[in-house]
Amino acid sequence: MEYKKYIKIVEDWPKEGVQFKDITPLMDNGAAFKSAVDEIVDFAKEKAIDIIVGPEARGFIIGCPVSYALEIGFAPVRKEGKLPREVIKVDYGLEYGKNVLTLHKDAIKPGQRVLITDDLLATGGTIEATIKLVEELGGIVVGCAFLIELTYLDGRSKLDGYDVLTLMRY
Ligand SMILES: O=P(O)(O)OC[C@H]1O[C@H](OP(=O)(O)OP(=O)(O)O)[C@H](O)[C@@H]1O
Ligand SMILES: Nc1ncnc2[nH]cnc12
Repeated sequence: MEYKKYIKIVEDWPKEGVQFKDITPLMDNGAAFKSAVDEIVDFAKEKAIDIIVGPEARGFIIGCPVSYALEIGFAPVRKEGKLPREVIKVDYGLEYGKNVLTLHKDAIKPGQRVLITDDLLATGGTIEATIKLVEELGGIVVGCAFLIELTYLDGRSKLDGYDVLTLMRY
């Protein structure tokens, strides 16, 4: 499917110089959203995945329907101060800021096969931080799936050796 017609580009948001890719029109369209989720489900099916991990907030939008379709669990990576029990943490940078991500210490069991989902790969800061959290708990990252890749920010360079699926590239 040609997904790009469902992505709205917003200039200079949330900061001057950023060309924001808004995925909400794709989410608004049931057929397009289902097709995108189905492509990620197909990618995941070959990998014997135990659990999906996705970073707040848009990683949840993509990861949860995939986990539902595969009948496996979903573990949320959240910004600092949101998860109620013991967490591990990592600092990271992204296209328009800096932050801390956290994951519950018992979210992943050692040896579990993990698919990480997010809406968009930009600088790769968020995915790099998410991979660190999963690997610190002994998880094996067997794939990373995104709707969109911003090739001009070269997030792929942080994903050497990982199996990466992206449905749209800008
Ligand atoms: O590759 P990077 O440079 O790290 O950028 C990509 C990340 O930025 C966005 O999330 P954001 O932190 O804006 O949070 P949100 O999903 O809560 O809007 C997007 O959903 C990715 O997670
Ligand atoms: N340009 C962009 N558009 C949408 N989400 C993003 N996250 C990081 N950079 C982004």
